[in-house]
Amino acid sequence: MKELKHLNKYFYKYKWHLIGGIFITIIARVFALVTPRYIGESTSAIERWVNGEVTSEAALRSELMTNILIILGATLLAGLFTFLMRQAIIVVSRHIEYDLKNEVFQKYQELSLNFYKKNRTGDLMNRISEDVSKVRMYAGPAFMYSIQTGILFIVVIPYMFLQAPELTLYVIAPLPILSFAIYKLSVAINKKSTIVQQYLSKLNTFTQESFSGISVIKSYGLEPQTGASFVTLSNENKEKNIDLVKVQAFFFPLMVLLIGASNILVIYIGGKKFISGEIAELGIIVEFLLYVNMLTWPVATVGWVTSIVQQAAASQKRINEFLKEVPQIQNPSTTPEDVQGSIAFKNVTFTYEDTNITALKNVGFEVESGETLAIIGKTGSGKSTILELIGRLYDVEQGEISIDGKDIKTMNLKELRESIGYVPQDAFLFSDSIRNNIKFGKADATDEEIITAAKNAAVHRNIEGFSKGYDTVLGERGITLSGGQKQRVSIARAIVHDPKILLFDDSLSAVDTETEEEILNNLFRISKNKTTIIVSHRISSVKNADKIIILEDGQVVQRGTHQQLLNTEGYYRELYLKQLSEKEM
Ligand SMILES: Nc1ncnc2c1ncn2[C@@H]1O[C@H](COP(=O)(O)OP(=O)(O)OP(=O)(O)O)[C@@H](O)[C@H]1O
Repeated sequence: MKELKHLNKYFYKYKWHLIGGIFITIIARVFALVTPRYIGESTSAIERWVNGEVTSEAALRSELMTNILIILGATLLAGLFTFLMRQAIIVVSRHIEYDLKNEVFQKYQELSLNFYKKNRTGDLMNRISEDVSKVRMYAGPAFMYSIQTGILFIVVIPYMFLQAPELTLYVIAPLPILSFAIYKLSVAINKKSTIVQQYLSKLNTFTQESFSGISVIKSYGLEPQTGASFVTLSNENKEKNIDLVKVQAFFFPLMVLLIGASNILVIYIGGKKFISGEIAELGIIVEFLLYVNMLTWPVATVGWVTSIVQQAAASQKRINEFLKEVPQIQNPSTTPEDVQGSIAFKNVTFTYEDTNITALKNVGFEVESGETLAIIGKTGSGKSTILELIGRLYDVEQGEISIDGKDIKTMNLKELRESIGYVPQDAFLFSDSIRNNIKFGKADATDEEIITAAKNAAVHRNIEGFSKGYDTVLGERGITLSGGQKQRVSIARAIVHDPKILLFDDSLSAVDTETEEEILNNLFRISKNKTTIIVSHRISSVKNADKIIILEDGQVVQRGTHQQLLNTEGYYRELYLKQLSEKEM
């Protein structure tokens, strides 16, 4: 339960709304109490008329009319205040839900890449949606019904005791049973709902994957197998839903049964007391019947609320686990950095925590500001790792990476990353327009800057070829770009950012050699005062670099310029000759 303390800061934030809500709830309950009282009195008035105690029909009519108007007025006011109560308390719970979602999302963004490795996307999504919704149930409905029930008990039960103490005891005796039964039932319902949710998310993941991989399914003719798997999953889902419905079906019958039992008790005990003269007026029995009905739902909600609170505590515990996570990569400074861009690796060794693969072993090199370094090597040799370490997506384990002679671990992280334009191996584009995808590199980029960047990335002509040009929407509901087009839009994004350091991770692999040449020439022109690191498998991409290093199994095995490396026996020369012969073929 202590997990829910996390929400206290939000309750404090919205304290005035909540205090107002409690106050309104009291008023709403007080008005709701008027109805049983006046119905009871009206019954007694009719009883007096029937017994001949009152003989004036006009007096009876006027009394009943007055009572009806009072009941009508009080009911309307009770309705109005109940509406305001919901407005106050439920609206606060929506604000808390919004704040909590933002808090969690903010945390997600702060956390380092290793956190995303350790946790599955589904889990991250669930905590920010499902779990936050369950916590909202505690901050909203559970809070509201608890106050409502509390107030009703404080006001109604003493009043009932005053009217007929013994009858009150008999009438409220079954209520704790009702509350306990509803609690047990709610726990069972929640358990079953969680299972239904799990099966539903399995089904959703399967469906989503089938849509994403539809081209593979179709080209391999896998429709029958996929269809059969779907039927199995959806069958399981149906079974779990039926299980849930069976338990849910008990809810209202149980309520009706217990309300009925309480009503019978009022009529039986009340009737006996009326006959024996302990209760003077029939109206009291009618009034009690109404109170019992009025109390039953709030009493049932005690059980319901208890199970909601338990669920919310479990959900908040899961949320807190993430909120307490400390980002592995810390920002040590907030002072502005004047990054010039010279980069040095000194004896850098790095092992990926999750796989325990040592991707870099004792790597050392230097690139001066404005220079171009090319990294070449077999797949899995550690090239991408070098680029990721420069932007501190991970921290080195041994050795040091410095920029302008300063250990990057001591630099302002935000400014370090802002000084880098990184084009990852898998160009990732958002489901948005091409313009906005490029603008992601610079939020306030003008159209002219965007077009220049696209021209330098040799993708402007392609974009103009689309009927909506730069407004063409990409992704699920938009068009799909070719691999090469994606890479070039991604390059344009890095260029428009105009950083001091440009990192290209095999970013030209999907473009033809002619376009590659065009882009490299443009890059050469615009990156005169920038440090550029190009990772590639192609000699054509790296031959003009100031320095080239060859990686093998995480180690630098050769280094030099294109000419120097050609004159040395080794991987570079072999690759050159191989690619040359392929070109000539
Ligand atoms: N995020 C990661 N988590 C765990 N291990 C990783 C991760 N990324 C890479 N590795 C491992 O580290 C080693 C180096 O990978 P890296 O991606 O740096 O190689 P690369 O030279 O860029 O390969 P490629 O040319 O195929 O892109 C590989 O053995 C790889 O399996």
